[in-house]
Amino acid sequence: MIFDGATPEKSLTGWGRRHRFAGSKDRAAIRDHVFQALRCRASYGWLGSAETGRGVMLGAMRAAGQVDEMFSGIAHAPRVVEEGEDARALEDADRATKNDMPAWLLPYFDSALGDDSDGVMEILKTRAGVFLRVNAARTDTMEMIDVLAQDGVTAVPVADIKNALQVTENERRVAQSDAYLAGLIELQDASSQHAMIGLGLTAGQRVLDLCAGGGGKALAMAALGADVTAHDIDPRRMVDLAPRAERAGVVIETVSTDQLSTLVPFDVVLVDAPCSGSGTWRRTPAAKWDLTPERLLELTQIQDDVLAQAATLVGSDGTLAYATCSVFDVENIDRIQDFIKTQGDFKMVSKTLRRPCAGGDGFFIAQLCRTA
Ligand SMILES: C[S@@+](CC[C@H](N)C(=O)[O-])C[C@H]1O[C@@H](n2cnc3c(N)ncnc32)[C@H](O)[C@@H]1O
Repeated sequence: MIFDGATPEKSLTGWGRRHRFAGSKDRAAIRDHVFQALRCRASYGWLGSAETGRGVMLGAMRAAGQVDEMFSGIAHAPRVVEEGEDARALEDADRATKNDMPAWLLPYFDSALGDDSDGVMEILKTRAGVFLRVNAARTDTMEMIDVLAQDGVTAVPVADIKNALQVTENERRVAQSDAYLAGLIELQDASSQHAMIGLGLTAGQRVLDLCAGGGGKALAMAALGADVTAHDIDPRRMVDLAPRAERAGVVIETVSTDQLSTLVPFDVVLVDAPCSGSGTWRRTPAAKWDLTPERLLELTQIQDDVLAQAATLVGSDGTLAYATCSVFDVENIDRIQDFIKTQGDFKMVSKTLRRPCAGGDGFFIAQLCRTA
């Protein structure tokens, strides 16, 4: 089903409903298998002789050295390996298959990451870490480690990011923990937290989060003391923002597109642009197989449009920050260069690309100001 285009989340929820005997631990284990199979769909398919559900799972078991044990044909186990399903070595596969990436995307990784390209794609085959942002206005990061431990969650500080914790045990318990329900922590990737701190916001600065979505960045900026206004072209995406802000003890006004012109100028406008999400494909592995050249082009056009809109909303001494969770130049530096060429009166003052790694997702952010 998923290989035919059904979304993994919906398919897994549907499976859980149809198989009530499966408890929460079984469902979580199945989810992990499905997501790992999606991350490694091509290489597992190669190892299992076919890019089908059976072939990919056979390849997964071959990679884990558990074929005889799992493909035993006994009771509910899959039937034994048949003719035509012989093992083959991954060394004999092409580069795209080895890297579990659609072949057309390889040049995008190569041009952005050079010699690190294969290493980054290798990382995208693994599970991402879980990170928390501690609400520093209401609690202390070290104290939060003890509070989470009482709910069975183990977390450790993140070296270069103030108020960030990485969950090292029982991440599934976070969303039910007292600390989470009381708004003392938020789930937020380390790279996003790093980028928001890097904006250097000062208390009371008027900030517009132009593409606010669920409000992760808006909440982080409000926690840093900024006076945040949130907007999204699709207001339904912001429905969780008010309860999340209330839980965190901050005020974030959400506004419609029509209201924006009455609120200008802002000191800072953040464009957290819709993108391919290539830096986060560990978390959403189906997305790398679903992306098409046409959709990537469409995204770059949306990115140009949002940047142009943002330029009309930022004050003359203000900062325009452009961010994506993609590593591709075509969604990052190329967009900034085209914007500067078209607008004429902006210059880039900084840019940072964090690559997907053990310490967080891939994330790009550039800050611009006006030249005159
Ligand atoms: C990357 S997501 C935002 C994630 C969010 N900032 C967060 O931290 O959770 C991009 C958002 O941009 C919104 N969007 C797309 N086109 C837009 C436009 N032209 N103007 C404003 N928002 C737009 C989408 O609806 C989506 O919610």
